[in-house]
Amino acid sequence: MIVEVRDLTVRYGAATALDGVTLSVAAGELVALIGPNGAGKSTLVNALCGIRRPASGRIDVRGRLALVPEGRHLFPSLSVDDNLRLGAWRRRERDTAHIYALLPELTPLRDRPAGRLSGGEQQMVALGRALMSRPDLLVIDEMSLGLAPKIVGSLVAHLRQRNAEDGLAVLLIEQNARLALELCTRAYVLEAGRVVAEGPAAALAGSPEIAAAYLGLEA
Ligand SMILES: Nc1ncnc2c1ncn2[C@@H]1O[C@H](COP(=O)(O)OP(=O)(O)OP(=O)(O)O)[C@@H](O)[C@H]1O
Repeated sequence: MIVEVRDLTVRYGAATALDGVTLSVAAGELVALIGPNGAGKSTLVNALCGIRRPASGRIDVRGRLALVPEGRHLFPSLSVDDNLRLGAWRRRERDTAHIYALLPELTPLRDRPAGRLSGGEQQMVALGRALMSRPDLLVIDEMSLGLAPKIVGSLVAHLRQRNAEDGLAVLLIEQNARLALELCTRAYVLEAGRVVAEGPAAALAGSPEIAAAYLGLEA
């Protein structure tokens, strides 16, 4: 396992945001985490990244984890190339050439300020920045939010390719359950801080309750 979360409880004061959550991601696995607003998805991301301390439970991370955060958080006045470099400042990696090889769409944009790019282009930069640290696992928070289907399609194609060629594992946190269940092989459904369903993505997509709640289909 790259990430193993066991019985994780996170509180904000008296409010319990995560209540005994257990989940894992194995090497090379594509795992989705879906759930409505307020379910605790961002809290889980923050706990995984060490930003939020658990009240109880365990988080074991074996391997390198990189985050593609919700809202992208690029430096708007810095160039694409400088934003990429910030993805590996800890490793002092200066060479961005491998990212342009992986994401050729970024090549013509390399000297442009990130703030001048479209939302889709910015998301591609955020993906490239995360790949700079040569992670074993990408945690991707709300990648598709507000983006056109075409750009979401190319982001997904890149993730599939990295998974197939490099064994990159992904934990995809998505409001767009249809997208998440299509890309991933396994999924967890989080509601009100608890895992209420888990299993193969195809089985969850085929469940009438999940389809009704998350895919907009009749139960
Ligand atoms: N800083 C905070 N202080 C108090 N309560 C918080 C804080 N952040 C989140 N919460 C509460 O914790 C619960 C989980 O919130 P969280 O943001 O993790 O959910 P989410 O699934 O990521 O939702 P969204 O999709 O809207 O971001 C919610 O009830 C929320 O109101």
